[in-house]
Amino acid sequence: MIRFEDVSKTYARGHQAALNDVNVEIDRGDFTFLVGASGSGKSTFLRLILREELATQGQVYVAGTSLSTISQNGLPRYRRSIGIVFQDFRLLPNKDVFANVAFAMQVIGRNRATIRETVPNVLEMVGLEGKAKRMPHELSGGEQQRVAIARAIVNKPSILLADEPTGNLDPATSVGIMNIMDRINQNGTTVVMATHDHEIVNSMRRRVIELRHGTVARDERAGEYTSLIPVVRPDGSRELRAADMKSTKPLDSSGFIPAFDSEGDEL
Ligand SMILES: Nc1ncnc2c1ncn2[C@@H]1O[C@H](COP(=O)(O)OP(=O)(O)OP(=O)(O)O)[C@@H](O)[C@H]1O
Repeated sequence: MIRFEDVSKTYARGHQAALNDVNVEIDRGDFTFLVGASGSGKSTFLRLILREELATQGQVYVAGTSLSTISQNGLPRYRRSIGIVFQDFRLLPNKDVFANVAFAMQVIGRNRATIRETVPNVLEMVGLEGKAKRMPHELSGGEQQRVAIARAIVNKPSILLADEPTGNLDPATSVGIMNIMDRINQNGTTVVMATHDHEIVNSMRRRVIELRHGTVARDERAGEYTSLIPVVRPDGSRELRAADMKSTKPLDSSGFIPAFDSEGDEL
């Protein structure tokens, strides 16, 4: 569904690459978390999929099409196949909930009857039934994010991108948002979500791609926020420990021996 082939992205000549030789394939229907320190390239990864930016080197393919071949005229049509949700919601402040969602349908020319029928269904799906007439400032952060999600999916995109969608929300509200994202994914939408939220990544156990300085440092099915590496206990048995243990001395005070060599390969 989404394929990065030898992709590098440098924003300005002489600057360090934001992405550096990334090769990744995301299948249709996958739910993928993008994790990594601030500045590691997560938003850049999403912007390339949205074709807000072009790769400096390599190719990004979405549904078999190289994004570098899409003309300016073809861009709006391409972007219709993608929904996007941001940390800061980005609702239209002077429009009510219904109008915020309806707007996404109006701009692609859907007729009023279809809009009147579709918007209430999508609002119900995100748990906002009865709130159609509220203005954004009359909603909680979690409710505003639900509106943003409704707007992102109302045109049935095949891909949903989310850049820190729970970044402004408390843990309980975040769980509600993730339940919605999960349901959207179960209905067949491919989801790629950049996040710093340990708890969500660890509780959902989906694919985790970790970026470090613009390169893919880890790519795990059913992964955790922090990578786990094998260590050998003093009795010879093995267990998995968080990656910050990688700096563990050959025999540290806890008596654990790292089960990898100096190159980081498992022994
Ligand atoms: N428009 C831009 N112009 C120049 N450099 C940029 C631009 N956008 C991002 N960068 C640089 O590219 C690198 C990757 O940034 P990016 O926003 O992709 O990281 P991120 O992992 O999403 O970070 P965060 O978690 O803080 O959102 C950083 O060094 C950043 O300074």
